[in-house]
Amino acid sequence: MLDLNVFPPNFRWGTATAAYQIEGAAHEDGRGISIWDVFSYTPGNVKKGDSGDVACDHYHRYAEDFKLMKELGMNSYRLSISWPRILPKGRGEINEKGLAFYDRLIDELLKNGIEPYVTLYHWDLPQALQQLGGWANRDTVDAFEEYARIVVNRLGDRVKNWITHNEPWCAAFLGHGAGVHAPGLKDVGVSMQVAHHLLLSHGKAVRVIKEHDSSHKVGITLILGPSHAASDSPEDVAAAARHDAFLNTIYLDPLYGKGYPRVLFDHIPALAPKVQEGDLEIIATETDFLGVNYYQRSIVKHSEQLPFNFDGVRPPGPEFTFFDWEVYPKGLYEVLTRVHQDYAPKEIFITENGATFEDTLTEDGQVHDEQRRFYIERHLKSVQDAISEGVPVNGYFAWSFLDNFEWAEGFEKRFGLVYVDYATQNRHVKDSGKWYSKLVKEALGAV
Ligand SMILES: N=[N+]=NCCCCNC(=O)[C@@H]1[C@H]2[C@H](O)[C@@H](O)[C@H](O)[C@@H](CO)[C@@H]12
Repeated sequence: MLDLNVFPPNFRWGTATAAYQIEGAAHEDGRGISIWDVFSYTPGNVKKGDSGDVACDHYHRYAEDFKLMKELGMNSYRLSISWPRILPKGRGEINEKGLAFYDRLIDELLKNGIEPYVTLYHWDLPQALQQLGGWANRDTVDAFEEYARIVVNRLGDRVKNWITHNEPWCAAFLGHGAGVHAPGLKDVGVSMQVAHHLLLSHGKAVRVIKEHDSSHKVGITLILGPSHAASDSPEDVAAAARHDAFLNTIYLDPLYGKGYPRVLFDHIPALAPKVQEGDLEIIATETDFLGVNYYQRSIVKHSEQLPFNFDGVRPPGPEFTFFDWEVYPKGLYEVLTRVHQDYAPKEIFITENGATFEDTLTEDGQVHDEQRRFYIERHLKSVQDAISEGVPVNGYFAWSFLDNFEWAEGFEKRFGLVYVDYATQNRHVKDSGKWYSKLVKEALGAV
């Protein structure tokens, strides 16, 4: 199925994680409280009352984790920095122990010959900033710019690849519209203003990074997926167009200088974000790559449901993950060709792709996860097909290296190529991880 010669010789093969999901040590070495600590500690928000207090204990086990990563043959790794570890109050006093931790982390990665791709924000806003309004408060844009400058100045001699934000759609809508992620607000209008502030802070951070060293590569990671109309009725087609704007072009359009999609905001004018003079120009600051996270497509029909007048329709499957997400590899091809055609990023990285299935650790420490292996193989085939058509995809980061804290699902949902036995913190490479390792070694050996 896969022809590794199609992938460019300098292709980045790796995995992705996020600080709050794997580090643990939530109250160690001066780390401040994040909105996800508060959200997790609030009863009812996270399954089984789980939190990131310990997670994979990566804060203490990163050396063994990177040794394993090297043994598996990967040449890249996407991680995120915990803002509250660096600035416990979000701004002002810097926590040297937090910076020292990431010094050690990056040094250990480089010692193992693994290229770091660093995400500045993967949802763990310092709670002190939330108490001042969080991302709904435009001041947080300046706080993020200050945070970015501190991190880039400290790590920028060793980190050359930066991702400003992870999935602003989740941070904005799941966190402020649906209320199912931190900080747990349910106000669609606020979520749209948050989306604007996240994008604005992205543009500011791009400029900080380029001022530090113009040779550094910087981009943003978006969750993207096709929005298919449930029927060819004009109502359903229009609903799917609104959903495409709601999930995809609300971010893609302003990032690539097209402003906000009218198909959405003509429908909900009262919910449009307040945009100040110059904001759109900052948001559209040139970047070096687009990070694409892909998991599934959406099927959309017209609905009387406000404010968007669209609703989801259960996809036909027949395959679904443990999250009940349809397995639809073709959607990644559709996303990549559409992004290439409509926005033409210089480079694209698949910064997340993976699946959760019910994993069982056998007596002899094995996890036979053929479903996950087959999922990844088919999605890599979609990447291969896009590359064959000239789409400049230069890396694939499987989500995730380790099983980890899966937000509101807690530890029940496992995405790792490596199984984590949380009772012992022992790591066990799953069959999918062994397969991916063999593939990566062949691809890199094939260089
Ligand atoms: N319509 N619609 N679709 C979007 C629905 C959101 C899908 N979830 C994600 O993208 C999150 C992303 C996150 O970066 C990571 O931190 C999470 O662990 C993974 C797995 O959940 C994925």
